[in-house]
Amino acid sequence: MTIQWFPGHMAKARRQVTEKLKLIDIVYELVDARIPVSSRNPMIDEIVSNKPRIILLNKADMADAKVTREWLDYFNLEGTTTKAIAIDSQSGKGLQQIGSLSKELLKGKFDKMQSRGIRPRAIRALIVGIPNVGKSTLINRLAKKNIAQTGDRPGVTKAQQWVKVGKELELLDTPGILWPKFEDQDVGYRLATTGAIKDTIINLQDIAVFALRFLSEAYPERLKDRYGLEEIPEDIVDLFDAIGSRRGCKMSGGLIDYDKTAELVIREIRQEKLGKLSLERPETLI
Ligand SMILES: Nc1nc2c(ncn2[C@@H]2O[C@H](COP(=O)(O)OP(=O)(O)OP(=O)(O)O)[C@@H](O)[C@H]2O)c(=O)[nH]1
Repeated sequence: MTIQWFPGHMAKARRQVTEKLKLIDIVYELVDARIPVSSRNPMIDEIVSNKPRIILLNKADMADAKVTREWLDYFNLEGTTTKAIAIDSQSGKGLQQIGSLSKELLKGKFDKMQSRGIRPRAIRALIVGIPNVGKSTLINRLAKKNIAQTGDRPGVTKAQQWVKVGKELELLDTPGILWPKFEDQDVGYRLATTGAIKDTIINLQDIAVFALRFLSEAYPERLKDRYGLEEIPEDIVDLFDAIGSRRGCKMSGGLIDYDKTAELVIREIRQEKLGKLSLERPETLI
């Protein structure tokens, strides 16, 4: 499997985000709660190092709640201006924490501005994240009916539009797109399993092999329950055979259709038929 990481992509994304950083007080880094590390841009720490940041573990409704709590502990280290919260942008769950946490992180800066006689203004934020992580859903959810363009900022050559969220928060309406980096094969597979990258990029059978091996280790009972298996065969081909045969994924002549089996498994994972899954946990990083 070769997935090319194009340096040109990275350089462009980096330039665009760096440009926008000048306009804002805080960064909301959106990641997928099921794969909080694989869905991050590995250079993000360096790119936004000088801004307070909230890591938003989005799609938490699809992740394993216990593992999400582990991630929150992992990211929420004392004494830093990077914090994390779990949200579900589709339903709006958890979003109310964003404003209050932003205020907390920016209290020092805004107090200072006030003491210098600068009029209080709304907090300005930029949402960054890899494609498909939920940036538009979050902006729409936060803006509700309050979508309003507040006009250009002086000194900014290119018109930047702002989306109002209540009186105290403004979002830059063009989120920063930071591509994931998947030189590491497993990162690519995790992104593919959750549907974050197009199915045409990695062979579906390869994704299913990865996903089934992962499930066998991390969620064996769910795998057994879903496909009516007494035991999980060690050999991956035997596992495909068992699932394919149970679910009627066969070619004419009765042989197991591995493409169909792979497609079924991946679809069912994405549809949460195997429950809420987290594909990586903090301890596996160490
Ligand atoms: N279950 C669930 N689905 C979500 C959530 N947030 C977003 N989605 C879904 O994820 C998909 C991608 O969301 P978008 O908002 O289009 O993602 P984006 O980051 O703007 O994507 P690009 O425009 O490709 O950069 C959509 O199908 C959303 O409905 C969430 O919190 N939970």
